[in-house]
Amino acid sequence: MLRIAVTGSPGVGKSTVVAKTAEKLAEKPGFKIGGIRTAEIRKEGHREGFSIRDLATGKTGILSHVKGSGPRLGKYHVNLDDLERIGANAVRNALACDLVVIDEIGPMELISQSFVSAVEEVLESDKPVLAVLHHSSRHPLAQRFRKGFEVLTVDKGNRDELPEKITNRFLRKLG
Ligand SMILES: Nc1ncnc2c1ncn2[C@@H]1O[C@H](COP(=O)(O)OP(=O)(O)OP(=O)(O)O)[C@@H](O)[C@H]1O
Repeated sequence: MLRIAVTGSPGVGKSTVVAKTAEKLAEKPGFKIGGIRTAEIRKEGHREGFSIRDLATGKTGILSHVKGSGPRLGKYHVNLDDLERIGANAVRNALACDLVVIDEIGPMELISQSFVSAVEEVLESDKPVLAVLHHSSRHPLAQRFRKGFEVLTVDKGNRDELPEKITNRFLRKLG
């Protein structure tokens, strides 16, 4: 069972590697990708928060925002409603897909016990996983990712070639 986690410095291109890999794998007929993707919400050049998207359905919500009422992490309030309604659900439903993509396992996602349980279910399954691992997380779940996964560090020298390399690894494994 192939499980790959990409890590690396902030902004180096981890999400891009995962997104390009998922795009390439999605070209394979019948290949279903589930899981989540997070992205910045920017307004007038400033980051106001993060969105969260279900990769299988396209459903998108707000993971965190400077304006909000949920638990605070730095200047952002984590939106537990969308994290659970969209995020945890997407991860659970990904159990029916060929590949589970989790971008990313970071401190915001780890605030929700429901999200953590969904990820644990995936870890206990036999599903292939491609994840982005926040470089600094000391949460036990993040530790499990370091143990059970092949961890690849993205840098400027390898970020252009990694998507193809990772795609080929999954294709070889999944036939
Ligand atoms: N291979 C690449 N070549 C040129 N620019 C890139 C490449 N990969 C990513 N970038 C640019 O770098 C920026 C950060 O990319 P990305 O969001 O993938 O990084 P990240 O490591 O996931 O960031 P974070 O640490 O915030 O999660 C983006 O603006 C993206 O367009």
